[in-house]
Amino acid sequence: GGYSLLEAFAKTLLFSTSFNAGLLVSIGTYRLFFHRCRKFPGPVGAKLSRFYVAYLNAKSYQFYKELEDMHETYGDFVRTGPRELSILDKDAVALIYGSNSECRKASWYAQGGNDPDVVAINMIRDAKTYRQRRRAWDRGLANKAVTTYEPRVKAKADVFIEQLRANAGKPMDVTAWSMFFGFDVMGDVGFSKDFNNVTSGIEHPAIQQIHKHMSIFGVLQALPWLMNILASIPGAASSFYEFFTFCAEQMREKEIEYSSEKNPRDVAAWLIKAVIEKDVSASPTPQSLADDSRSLIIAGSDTTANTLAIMLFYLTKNPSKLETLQRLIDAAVPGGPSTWNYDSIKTVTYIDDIINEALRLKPPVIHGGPRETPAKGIHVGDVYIPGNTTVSVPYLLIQRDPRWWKEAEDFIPERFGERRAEMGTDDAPWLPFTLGTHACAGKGLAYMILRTSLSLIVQNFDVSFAPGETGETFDTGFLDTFLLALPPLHLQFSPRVRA
Ligand code: HEM
Repeated sequence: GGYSLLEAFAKTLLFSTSFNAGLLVSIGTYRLFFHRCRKFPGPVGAKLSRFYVAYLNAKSYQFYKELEDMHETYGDFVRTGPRELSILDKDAVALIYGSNSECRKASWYAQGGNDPDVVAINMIRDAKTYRQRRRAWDRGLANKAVTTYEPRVKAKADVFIEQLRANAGKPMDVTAWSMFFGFDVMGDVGFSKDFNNVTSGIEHPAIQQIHKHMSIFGVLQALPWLMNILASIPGAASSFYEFFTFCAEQMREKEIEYSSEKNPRDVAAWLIKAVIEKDVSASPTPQSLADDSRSLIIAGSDTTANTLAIMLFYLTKNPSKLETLQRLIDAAVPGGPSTWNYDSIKTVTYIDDIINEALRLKPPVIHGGPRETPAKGIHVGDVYIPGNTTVSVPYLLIQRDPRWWKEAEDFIPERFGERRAEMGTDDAPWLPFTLGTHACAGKGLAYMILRTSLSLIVQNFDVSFAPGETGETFDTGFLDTFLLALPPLHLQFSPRVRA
């Protein structure tokens, strides 16, 4: 147009800025005043963009507290993004997560890509492909398979007990040690390998790395599209590289060893068996199999390890509950630690009550996975949620809601046992493993690991807070990285003196 270079640059800048400003104002105006979710209350920032939630995540890494404030201010239905709602209503639970739910996994699950042939089981959004792939997992985690894992979990717990005995009377960071134990168990049950964390007392470097960088995930999970872009830029996920490589190697080594394995000994072998036999449930590509190995390690270990630490925290804080548990275990196994056996331990239902109450107060998966409503929308009571809206229920908040949970903030395992009717437990929302089609594949294994480890620890030791430890930071300072990230907790273990 005959402009000088500088003039051309200035004009281009002016036009592009005007265009983009106009576009942003138009998008903002639409989201605030015309969007199908406009009637739902929420912070203006959240209505305009999900960057607002990413900012809240980054502020303290405790988004659950921000969300609690939002629900207090705006009510049970809060707009947490242009088309996202957080719903704190008991009726929403089955509608969103139940077996007959018409909602499907939201775009949040496409953060690593939307191709079911390259992602792990938990990220598959297509219902048919998901159901097929899930069958291989269900075989490896079925009751029959879990029974074969029992002696190996006991052996790992014994090593843990030896370490507690060697450090008796000294402060031990139970958050770290439970994590060592959790990873070692998944090394064995998952891959028949020794990850060697409990014996060495040191977290495996690959796992250390994933824990160090979980906070990045905590922030970015608000922006799945950005995660998706980053995942496809070489080097952008380098902080996770060591962990990814470690997991992929475990699976590759298993594949090499597999030919001699007639009856799968571990979960990975079950997954590989499906691949070798070209079963419909097989992980379709080496990439999806490597991703499955990550799910196996993280989903199986972080969750159980955290639950073990949480149970020990609540039992230390409530010594009368610890005494009850010890008394019941002593009665079930009168011969003492040398006669410990899982069949007797399973009869102590109080252990399950403790597990369930710990999972209620601090669910390892803090928020329900995001789901997308069907095109016709759904009704939660009288409230109409429009179609293609991303909805989720915050597990931590709904499981502590005093409208459904009596003495909601207190640790009362009996509400899952003898006080069940009185406390109204059956009508209260409790879904730490989520519900329906996408419910946790490893629930049975989780209970076995937790029953075994907790019963052995309290059968052998009395537990108390270490000097200077109050448990306060552990109780209120945990972080939200979708999975719960616990602060250190220093406890002391003293060998029990048996009469
Ligand atoms: C206390 C322990 C555990 C808790 C609270 C727990 C909780 C959950 C939750 C809430 C989900 C659904 C996540 C979502 O909505 O995206 C899930 C999925 C899953 N969990 Fe667990 N889990 C536990 C232990 C385990 C164990 C021991 C394993 C064994 C490998 C395991 C394997 C899985 C797998 C494979 C999935 C993905 C299932 C799918 O999408 O089909 N979990 N778990």
